Amino acid sequence: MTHHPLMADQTLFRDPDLFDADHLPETFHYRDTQMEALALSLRPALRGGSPLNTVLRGPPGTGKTTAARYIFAQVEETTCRVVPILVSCQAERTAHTVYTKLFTALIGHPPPSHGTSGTSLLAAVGRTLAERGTVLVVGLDDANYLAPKGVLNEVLARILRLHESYPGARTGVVMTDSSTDTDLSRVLDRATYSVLCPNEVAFHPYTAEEVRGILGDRLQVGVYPGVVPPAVLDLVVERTVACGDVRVGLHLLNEAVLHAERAGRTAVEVGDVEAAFAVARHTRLTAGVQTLAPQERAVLSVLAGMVRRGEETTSGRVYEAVAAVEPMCYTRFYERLKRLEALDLVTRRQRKIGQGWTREIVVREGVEEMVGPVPAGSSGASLQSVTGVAEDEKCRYEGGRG
Ligand SMILES: Nc1ncnc2c1ncn2[C@@H]1O[C@H](COP(=O)(O)OP(=O)(O)OP(=O)(O)O)[C@@H](O)[C@H]1O
Repeated sequence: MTHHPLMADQTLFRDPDLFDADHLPETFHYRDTQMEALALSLRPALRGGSPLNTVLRGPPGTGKTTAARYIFAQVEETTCRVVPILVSCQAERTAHTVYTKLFTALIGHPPPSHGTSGTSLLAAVGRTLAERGTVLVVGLDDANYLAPKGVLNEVLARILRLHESYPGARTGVVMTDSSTDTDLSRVLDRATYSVLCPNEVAFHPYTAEEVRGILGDRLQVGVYPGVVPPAVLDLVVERTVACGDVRVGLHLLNEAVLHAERAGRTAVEVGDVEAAFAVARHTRLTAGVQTLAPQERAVLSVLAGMVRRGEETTSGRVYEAVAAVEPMCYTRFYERLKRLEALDLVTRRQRKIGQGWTREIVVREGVEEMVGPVPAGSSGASLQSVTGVAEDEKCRYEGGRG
């Protein structure tokens, strides 16, 4: 391709939608083993039995959601006796909204907007399954988002025990979990865990060759030939592998092509990738920050401020600083912190102090710039006004068992 400046109405994209995060790719390579394991789990449902519950576990951007969407689409094509419903736990964060989603997808219309309890929503789901003789497979995408406050436990317990109140209602779950250290046997109570008894399917980060294959396939259909030269693709692959998330690579390509397009060039240069990388590497973190409730954001802002000032960030210290801005009991603070952790916006690191060890909270690189200063309206209340500190939870967090 010659390097003429682009006319104002020209574009380098054949199909820009291919770079959207929720685009279902035409081909899904490198995950045959995982797809076979998933198919094995769902096979009993195709014969009218209950599916085996399955957890797809691996770091972000390793194809877990895509695998679930592919297998669910195959099930839908194969039989109407099995109804797979995929629920985004980033979007549906309460048990009630999850049940509403199931009700709507199964029954075909939303429930009345007011006054329908979770119990009646599930009753309608259970009755419908029993009457139709269909098997429900609930996909809980990013299930780790429901772990705080016991929501995941409640949802799983009620879905998997539906047959007890509605004999003949068969259900199973496929969960995706990107927090590789979630121990379900601790997050769930013993009874729920024993009903779940999940098969685990591991999704490892893609190798450089696999990333190249995935991005290359997308480029072949998504942009015109020659727009992304091999040396530029090499750089994108290298950056993507370093982040471990294919989504970063797709975003990076999209931004780099747009950057070249805006500069009126017909091919992407290394400089376009460098400029785009500053944005693309934080794709996932930005999405996480956007889903925060104001109170969760406030905790993150306080924490980021402490990091900026080089202050000690053990959970006790952070709690004091947060409570000085917005009085809250430790339990509430702890829940918010767990949610920031579930979103991978913060992590905990062990540090030696004197003879002992302490755990400090670390803000992920790049998150600091995404949150502003502590919100206005600070009450300035002192710690003394805070009541209800749950010492046991504080110890759990400090001790790293939370
Ligand atoms: N094998 C693959 N072939 C083509 N595209 C892929 C493949 N694996 C992942 N992708 C693409 O990468 C992006 C991220 O994939 P996906 O959402 O499935 O990851 P995930 O493991 O579920 O991530 P998260 O844990 O963050 O939800 C999607 O846009 C998807 O299309």
